[in-house]
Amino acid sequence: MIVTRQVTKTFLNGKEPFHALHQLNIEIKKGEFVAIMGPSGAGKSTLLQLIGGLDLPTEGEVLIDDIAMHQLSEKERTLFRRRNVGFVFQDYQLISTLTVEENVALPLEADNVSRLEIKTRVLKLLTLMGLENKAQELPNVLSGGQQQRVAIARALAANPRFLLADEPTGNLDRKRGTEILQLLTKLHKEERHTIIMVTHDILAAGYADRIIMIKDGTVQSDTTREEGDTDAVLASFMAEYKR
Ligand SMILES: Nc1ncnc2c1ncn2[C@@H]1O[C@H](COP(=O)(O)OP(=O)(O)OP(=O)(O)O)[C@@H](O)[C@H]1O
Repeated sequence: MIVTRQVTKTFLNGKEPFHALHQLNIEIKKGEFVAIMGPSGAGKSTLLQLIGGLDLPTEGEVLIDDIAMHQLSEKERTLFRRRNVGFVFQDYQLISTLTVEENVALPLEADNVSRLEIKTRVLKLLTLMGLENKAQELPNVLSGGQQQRVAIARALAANPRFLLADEPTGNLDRKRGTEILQLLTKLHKEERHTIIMVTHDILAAGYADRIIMIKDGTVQSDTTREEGDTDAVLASFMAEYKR
């Protein structure tokens, strides 16, 4: 379970303190597929960075399975992140000089995993992504959607506790974006992965089971599919932030 307790993140803009997040409380259980939405500058990416242990709150705490991120040393936090958090970004962030297989293997290289184990795990993930025949290619010969699937495979390589995705479909056209969302849904439903996705896209958010709206650094609404009407939340988001 991921818990943020009264989390505030303050940046200094010049001399003025600015709260990107302000006393924000959320709880995300294992196995959930959550979309985080909100207007530009609402604090979504900042929240994802705190949840993923990339940064620490100025006040309050982030707990992951009862482990308080601020109580870990920098080194422990790096190790925790590597073993427990899978990150997916809008621009894939693959290493262009490494093959698809080598990119996916990266998170396993630093740990003491045998060559054979790495090879087996990478092939399993590439097969899950429908990319088993692309293992020896360099990323730039793949389509954007395929590159994002490599990035997802890499994010899952170390078998993390959860997957954090920041605008994973932001660079893709509708068709390829939909393929990625269907893949995330499959990972959630069949492989029971916990997924937290930041998105501006109401169609993307519609794939999640729960939608958390953030505005001015706090939670504006938090709706799950079972107990509330996520469609109404998306409709009001569209009405308010139509661009
Ligand atoms: N390192 C930083 N230094 C100063 N201000 C920052 C820093 N990081 C973020 N901010 C500010 O905090 C606010 C929230 O930023 P954040 O990137 O979390 O928003 P967001 O909701 O993800 O926006 P977008 O949808 O545009 O990506 C913004 O006003 C941003 O300018």
